[in-house]
Amino acid sequence: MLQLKNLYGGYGKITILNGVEFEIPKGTITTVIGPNGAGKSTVFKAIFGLLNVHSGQILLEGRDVTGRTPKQMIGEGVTYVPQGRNVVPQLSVYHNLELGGITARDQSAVRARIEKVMDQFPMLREFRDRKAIELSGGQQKQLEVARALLLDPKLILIDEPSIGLSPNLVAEVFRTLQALRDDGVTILMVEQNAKAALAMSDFGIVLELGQTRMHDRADALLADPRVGQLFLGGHMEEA
Ligand SMILES: Nc1ncnc2c1ncn2[C@@H]1O[C@H](COP(=O)(O)OP(=O)(O)OP(=O)(O)O)[C@@H](O)[C@H]1O
Repeated sequence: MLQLKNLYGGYGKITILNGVEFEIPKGTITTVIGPNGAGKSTVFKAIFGLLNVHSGQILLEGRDVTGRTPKQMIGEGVTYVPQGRNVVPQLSVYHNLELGGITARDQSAVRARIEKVMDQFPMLREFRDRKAIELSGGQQKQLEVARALLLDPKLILIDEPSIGLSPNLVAEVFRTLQALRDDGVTILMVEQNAKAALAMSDFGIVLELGQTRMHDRADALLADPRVGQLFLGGHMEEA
């Protein structure tokens, strides 16, 4: 689905990505882990066209999409759920969903799609007229994921969905992502909550200093002592 080839990029003159390389297959969940400042969020911004790529390539289903704008990436079937709370707190759940489809030309198709995502997330139908701020943290994250589905993406980039959530809400959000994967959507996720995230993923990538240090099946990474070291805040070289 997605391939990064020797990707370099950063902010202004500062280079953060130093040759990132990985491939993720269709219909799978891949989690990117790594220490603070490793460049995890920066990789996502690069893929979604929010960052200047200095060199290297981003291929989506084999097509070169390097340097596309976010709008073009949405057109390519990619959506991005950034870190933090991104719902509009004072608007209703339904209105927040409508915002997810605001760029679509065919608004009747958007309304049909809202009905479909409310079937996928019955909680959203139940609370459709409530203000988003009145939902729990996990429910708000589900609303963000549902909103990201309104343009029928093939690939979702989701940055730290578990941040600030209690363990049971994290489990709920992860189950939502697994259900989407089972429907054929490809998910690339960044997580600080590395153990729980790898446990629900198919593949894992360890990023350090803007480079891919490891890339394997998630269960193999979970069993790797070097990854255990990383969870404790060490560097891969020391492990
Ligand atoms: N807008 C920006 N302008 C300049 N430098 C930035 C910007 N955003 C991030 N950086 C720098 O890029 C580096 C990588 O940041 P990034 O957010 O990608 O790391 P991360 O691996 O996602 O970290 P964390 O786990 O702490 O979220 C850091 O050194 C950070 O200070």
